[in-house]
Amino acid sequence: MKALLSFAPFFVRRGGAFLMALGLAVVTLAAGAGLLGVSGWFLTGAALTSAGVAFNLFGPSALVRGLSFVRIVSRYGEKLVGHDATLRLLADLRGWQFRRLIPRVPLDGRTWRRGDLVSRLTADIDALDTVFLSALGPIATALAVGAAMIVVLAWCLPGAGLVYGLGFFGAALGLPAVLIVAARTPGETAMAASADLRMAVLDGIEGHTDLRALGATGWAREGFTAASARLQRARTRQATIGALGNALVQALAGVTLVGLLWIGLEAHHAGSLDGPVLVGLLLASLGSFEIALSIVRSAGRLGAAQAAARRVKALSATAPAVQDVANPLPLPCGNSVSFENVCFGYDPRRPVLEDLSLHVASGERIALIGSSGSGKSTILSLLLRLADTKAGTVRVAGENIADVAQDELHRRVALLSQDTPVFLGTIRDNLLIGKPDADTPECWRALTAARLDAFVRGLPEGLDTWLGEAGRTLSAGQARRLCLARVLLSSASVIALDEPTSGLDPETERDFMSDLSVATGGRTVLLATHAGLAPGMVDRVYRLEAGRLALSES
Ligand SMILES: Nc1ncnc2c1ncn2[C@@H]1O[C@H](COP(=O)(O)OP(=O)(O)OP(=O)(O)O)[C@@H](O)[C@H]1O
Repeated sequence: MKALLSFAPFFVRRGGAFLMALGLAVVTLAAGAGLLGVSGWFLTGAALTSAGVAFNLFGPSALVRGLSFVRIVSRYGEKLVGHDATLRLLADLRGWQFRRLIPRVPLDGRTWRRGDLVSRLTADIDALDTVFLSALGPIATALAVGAAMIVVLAWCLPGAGLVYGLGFFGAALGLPAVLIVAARTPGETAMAASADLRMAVLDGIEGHTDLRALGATGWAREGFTAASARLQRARTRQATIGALGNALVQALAGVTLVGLLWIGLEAHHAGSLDGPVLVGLLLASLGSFEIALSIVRSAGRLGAAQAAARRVKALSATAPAVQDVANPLPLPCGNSVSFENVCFGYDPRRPVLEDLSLHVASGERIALIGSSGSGKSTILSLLLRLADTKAGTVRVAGENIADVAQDELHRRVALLSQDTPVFLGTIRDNLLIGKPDADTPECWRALTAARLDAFVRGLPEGLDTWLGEAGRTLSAGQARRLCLARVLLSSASVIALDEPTSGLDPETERDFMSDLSVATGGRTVLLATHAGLAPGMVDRVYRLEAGRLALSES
């Protein structure tokens, strides 16, 4: 419940719409109960008229029509306003979650998986719609209508208010409270199994080709089937709890009705209550139990909503890998880069960089070489402040990057990482991510520098060619060059390139390397590479070994 309560400010922000939906729900339920009551009173009165008792038919018949019209209109309004407010609430939550996520990226890869993140941003937030639509709204409606019914019954039929109150609130509040506790575990299992299922599907789709080539589709299918079976079992338990709750509400309604009938008949025999009024009161009481049914139906899903709230909260509560200082300093002019006695390791027991120092003057190009896993990419990530050093300082233009706002640092330093993605959109869309106001000639210049211009010119729609999801219509090398063009287009004056030529054929790789100085146009460049470097391509080459850099001859 605590996790759900933490989202209360979002409900308060949409409070006006929720209150209106609540008011309309109360009117709908009151009109429904009133309709049944008046109909019972009317039909009984009409039957007694034919038995010779005087009864005014016109008033009740007009009331029946009026109430049924009110019920239709208020139900429509309630659904419209309630769903609209809920959808807006979910959109607010999603936007908030996304904004909280950005500074937390990259998340610790061992704890968070992509499918799980997608589940938390979609299915988990969707599950919170139950909270108002099926729980808070109906419970508040039940409180209002139940209290009104108790007053009416107590006034017309002493003793009946207590019987009705016990039966109605037992069905609308007591029973759901028990069901919520019973449904907690299956709700949690359902949310977790649904996230596992999503991960299994995403893994299966992404690795489809390799799984088929390795003959491992059976392994993927087993994972999917196991998650699916777990989800089905949890859903069945949720449905069973819901069905049991339904049956218990009907039983409580029946028992309450018998109690009211008992008290009512005694009053009727004593001559203190008319027959038509008694029937009307009985049917109105029965009609009010409709809301208890809808509360009980949602009680099974409230366990899932609680689990979803906890999952959403856990993601947003993760500590960001790095945080801006309270009063960031401006980044001075200049493009020099320095690492001063830097120590870093992802795991405290396994240092990657040890007392590493490096100075690159403004406009210099240096290359970092070293065996796979030696820490070249790590140096570039520290330059972008994707993680903080354990000791030592990284400076850009002489300023400690830990004292500078990350946004400002990222405008000055651009990175082409090993897994830079191609985004859904056109070639132009992908380029403009690097520089949103770039014009067409600038886009072409960046493509030329990345040696992708000839390919794009050959496409019928040129820069406006649609690339599909993750650039599926491009070869790996073309996708890499497009990402490179995006970085070259950016106005960053320090560029970190991590294996920029991976995916390129040897000839294109040689051409790219020899064009590096032109392509990067006098900017400061840190290049991590395994590719061969011709003399003069970079100002210096450093070899990374055992966490330290040494000037290399090659
Ligand atoms: N996110 C991470 N979490 C934990 N360990 C990591 C993470 N990223 C890298 N490492 C570890 O840090 C070490 C350095 O990795 P890094 O990617 O910097 O090496 P690299 O020299 O760039 O390798 P390559 O040439 O293969 O790209 C490796 O031992 C790697 O296993």
